[in-house]
Amino acid sequence: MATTRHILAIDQGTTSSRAILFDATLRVVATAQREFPQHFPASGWVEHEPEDLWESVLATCREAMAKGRVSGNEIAAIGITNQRETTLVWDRRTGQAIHRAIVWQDRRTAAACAKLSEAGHDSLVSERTGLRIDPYFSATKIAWLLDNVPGARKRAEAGELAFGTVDSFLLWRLTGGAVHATDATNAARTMLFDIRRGVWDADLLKILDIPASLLPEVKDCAGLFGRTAPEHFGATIPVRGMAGDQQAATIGQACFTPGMVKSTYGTGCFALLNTGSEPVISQNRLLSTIAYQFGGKRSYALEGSIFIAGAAVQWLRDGLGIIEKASETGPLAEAADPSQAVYLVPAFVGLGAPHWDAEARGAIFGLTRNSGPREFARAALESVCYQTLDLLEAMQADWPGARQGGSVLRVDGGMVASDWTMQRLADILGLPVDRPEVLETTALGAAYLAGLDAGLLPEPERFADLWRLEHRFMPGMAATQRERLVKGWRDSVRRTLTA
Ligand SMILES: Nc1ncnc2c1ncn2[C@@H]1O[C@H](COP(=O)(O)OP(=O)(O)O)[C@@H](O)[C@H]1O
Ligand SMILES: O=P(O)(O)OC[C@H](O)CO
Repeated sequence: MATTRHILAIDQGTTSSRAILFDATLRVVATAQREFPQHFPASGWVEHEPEDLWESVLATCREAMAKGRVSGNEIAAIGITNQRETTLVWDRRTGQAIHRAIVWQDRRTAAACAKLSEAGHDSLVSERTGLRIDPYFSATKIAWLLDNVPGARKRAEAGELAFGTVDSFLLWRLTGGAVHATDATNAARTMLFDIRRGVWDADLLKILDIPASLLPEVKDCAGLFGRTAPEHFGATIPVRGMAGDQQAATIGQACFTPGMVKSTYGTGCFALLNTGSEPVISQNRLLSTIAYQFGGKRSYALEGSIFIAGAAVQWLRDGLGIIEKASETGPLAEAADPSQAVYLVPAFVGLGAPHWDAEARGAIFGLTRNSGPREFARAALESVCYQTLDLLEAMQADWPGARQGGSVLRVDGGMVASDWTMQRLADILGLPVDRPEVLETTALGAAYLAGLDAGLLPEPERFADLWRLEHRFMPGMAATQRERLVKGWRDSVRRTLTA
């Protein structure tokens, strides 16, 4: 007899799409993953082909269902989680995007952002959205599309076009164009959303000249978003959960208590500290954002966003060709010459928190005639550890609660497979680093949201009891060595910054 007690999580990330099928106890039944091409049409520009996003999602969902021998009518709910900020605009009639997706890493709107700052809008943006004016967020990407795709502005004003982050675009496609919605966490990343009142901000829309008719409806993270058109999975499945990937990871890591912090190491690295029911406006160049919204009630987080983490490992593989697989970096780093102080500042697309230097570009310091692939690998992995330290220090300076709850760091994402990196992270931070049993934390968070709304899973407090530790990495480095290494990193960053 068919049961409908499975949950399908869609995790649409920057470099790949994943579908993970869970049973009703959140045990993984089957997974599928597909990478898709990255497009770099100009220096600092990053684009995705919208059909690649859609087709890879559809294919991975079908593959996971086939592997798990689960049919559409055995799936109780779908949860969607996604790379955030990445911006799509599509035609409401055909569902076709008017341009490639402009990816969160894309810096093409740096000059537009500088103009907004010069016009004196910094404090308005920070007070309303919790963000800072930066090309990272969707707002200036939308404006760029309206100004640069022929006819787009006219069509937008006529109500013919829809904007969405990737979650919205997928929901539109999954529901056969029936639903144009997003959730509060994704909306919070657009630089157009008032995170206190939970509404699109009319003043910001006016400043950026973005018609409100483009925007999706904003919902809770757990709730009925819509139902899939039957042609996709042979059944109409309700979509009941949605959150940006870093917020989904925060949920999957069960960081529901103020003071708890998680850091996810994928293409970039994102640390989120739960600050409870009030947003904390950072004095140390962090972001304030919505962590989750249930029953119309928002919880907030301080976020540190690093643009390049695993992407530095990809650069070693695809750019320099010194490794074939990401997993080779740990053993190479282990064998690196301890007497060489080689630092990589991976500002390939500028630097994010806490520096926010859109014009900076990557640099390597401390090379000698003996430097080679081992030292490059160590420098790439260590750059992720140093950047995390910079974020956690900023969090502690911003919010006293960070010092109490933040005595341990929960980690997840593709890079945490590297034991060497996790040990180095604990050493550099001087903090224990906890790696959970389930590393697909992002998908787990999305599945939890969908399962919660479907009535299959318990309230957050009880879900938090199910979190399981796989390994705790304890700090072991001598303080003098740590201080020397951190000083070298800070000198390197100083020499890389443009202002
Ligand atoms: N063993 C490893 N050591 C170091 N880096 C790794 C390892 N395994 C994966 N990575 C890196 O992790 C990233 C993939 O993580 P993932 O969470 O899948 O990213 P995303 O969701 O951003 O696509 C890649 O950039 C890859 O280079
Ligand atoms: O695709 P990821 O996992 O690197 O996450 C991307 C972030 O959501 C960008 O803000």
